[in-house]
Amino acid sequence: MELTVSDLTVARGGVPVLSGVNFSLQDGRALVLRGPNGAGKTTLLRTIAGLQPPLTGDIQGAGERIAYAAHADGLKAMLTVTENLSFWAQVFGTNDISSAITAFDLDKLTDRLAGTLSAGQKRRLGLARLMVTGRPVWVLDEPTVSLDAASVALFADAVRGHLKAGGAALMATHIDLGIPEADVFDVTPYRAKPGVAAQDEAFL
Ligand SMILES: Nc1ncnc2c1ncn2[C@@H]1O[C@H](COP(=O)(O)OP(=O)(O)OP(=O)(O)O)[C@@H](O)[C@H]1O
Repeated sequence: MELTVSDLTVARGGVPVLSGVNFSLQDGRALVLRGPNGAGKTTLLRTIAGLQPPLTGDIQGAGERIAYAAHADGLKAMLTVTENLSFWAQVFGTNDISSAITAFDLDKLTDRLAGTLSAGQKRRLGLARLMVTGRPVWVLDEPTVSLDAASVALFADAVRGHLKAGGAALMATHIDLGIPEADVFDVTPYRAKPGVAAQDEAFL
């Protein structure tokens, strides 16, 4: 199965941000979204993840197949690393958290409260959560922010393992993810032209 986006228009605050977006992402492949700040990458990812409806167009192969990791890591500060991952394993009906702990080098931090982790450690835990979901399509917004070089390499390995296992990854980033085999989709040409309504708003 592949993720297919057809003639999609996505909006923030009711104003179209990107329109006419078409692409597909095959199982086993990674696709990197590029474009300047404010271009609409986050809005596109949130729409594909089902957190907001598209204005127009169609998304196939998303829904329950998607695990989404946003800017905010979505961790429970008062639970330990192990408890956070066990919580997500329960939510998604999976039971292996040990490979995620090892993949993101969290072995020495398992008993620490998530709230006490450093920014990069929190990010590693947020990414480890993806492995625990067991979902095939990872949708990632700036996944390597706060990560040092060693952790970026761990992330790239985790994505490669996921692709090898038949998964897919859709990622927005400004920085190199260490995954040169990923395809690139630049959203810049799809920036929506402001319509009459939007222009009126702008002049208020
Ligand atoms: N509530 C809102 N109402 C109107 N416009 C908004 C609202 N929230 C965000 N925007 C605008 O929507 C546009 C798209 O934002 P989005 O976060 O999708 O961009 P991005 O490509 O992810 O940017 P970055 O690279 O900076 O993360 C931006 O111009 C932003 O200012």
